[in-house]
Amino acid sequence: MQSQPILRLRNVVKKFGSFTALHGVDLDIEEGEFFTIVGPSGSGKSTMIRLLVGMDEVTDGEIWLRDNRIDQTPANLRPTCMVFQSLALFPHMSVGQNIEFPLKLRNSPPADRKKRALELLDLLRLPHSYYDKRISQCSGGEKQRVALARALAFDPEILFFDEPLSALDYRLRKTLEKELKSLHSRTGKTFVYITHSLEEAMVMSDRIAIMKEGQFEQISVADEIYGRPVSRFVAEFMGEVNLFEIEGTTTGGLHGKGIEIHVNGDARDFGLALENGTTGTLMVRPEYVRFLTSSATADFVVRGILRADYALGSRIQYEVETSAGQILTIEKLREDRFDGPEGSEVILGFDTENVHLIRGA
Ligand SMILES: Nc1ncnc2c1ncn2[C@@H]1O[C@H](COP(=O)(O)OP(=O)(O)OP(=O)(O)O)[C@@H](O)[C@H]1O
Repeated sequence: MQSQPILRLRNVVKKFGSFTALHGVDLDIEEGEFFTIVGPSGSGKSTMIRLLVGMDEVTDGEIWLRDNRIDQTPANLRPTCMVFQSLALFPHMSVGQNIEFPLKLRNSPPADRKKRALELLDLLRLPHSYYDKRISQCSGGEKQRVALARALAFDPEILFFDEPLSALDYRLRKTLEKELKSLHSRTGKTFVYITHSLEEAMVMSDRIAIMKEGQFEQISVADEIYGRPVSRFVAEFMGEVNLFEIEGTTTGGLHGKGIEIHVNGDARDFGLALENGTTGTLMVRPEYVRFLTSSATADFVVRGILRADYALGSRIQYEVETSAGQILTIEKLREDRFDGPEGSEVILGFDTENVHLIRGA
């Protein structure tokens, strides 16, 4: 990755009448990066991507592609390309004609066009025999690959993706996620991707931006967002999580309802300090919670009743109601499964290295 960003947004605002959809967004995307924007419905993802590709105009702020300001440049003059969810392929044309379409627009000679189309079929791992196949004869996954090949035929500076896999079934989506990741590394292009799906974002992206109400709540690598979310919103958005409201005590320790805290020494030694009387949210992901036998110890202990278990394939998920009435989620690999029946009294434990403190949330 190079140091100068390929794409820069400065204080980008988008209003629809009196409603503000984007509230002064700043963003740098690096050359060659796979950057994903995730957020709930209505958070502003599509609005953002429409501004980036030039389908809509900013109300205020600047968008830069390297050294060129592009926010006033019409979509057809921007050296970027978008892959739509709906694909927008020409159904009556062949696969080859679809892929060659951008090259035809540029008046490239027929032999060159065909050569490039066949290279792109190779890149997308489609057989050369598909060149003459009708789009209507292709499966959903094949159409998706043709759409990608056509997008790459534009040779864009950046490829934008607006939920391209959301209409596909689970297996195909999983396959294409991996193919997109591999395509990204083979082409070296900058990919900007939007999705509802956290899993999709985690599998493919170099960095993820979490969007909430027209602003970025956190932008970081997947591990950081998963393990060290800046807010309760990000913690809850990034998968199953257990959260405990806690507060700092006069002795530098921590106190919380329904949770026994046995952090040896000062909580400050573990980066868990809260000023006396201030509150925070202690987070532990379900895979880090252990079922304890009565003699075992842990830095944090919670007592409760096993309410339910669900088989998730390789893992089992448990729901435990704590003495404070909170429902916790625990996940164990099958070989580490807890064997008691529903209604069993259980003791749960987890340790300082697996918790994260969200301050002021
Ligand atoms: N043309 C428009 N006129 C008025 N309001 C709009 C317009 N386009 C979007 N909005 C509003 O802006 C907000 C952001 O919409 P946007 O489509 O960007 O969200 P999103 O995160 O892409 O949602 P989804 O995941 O459901 O596609 C929403 O509240 C939406 O109602």
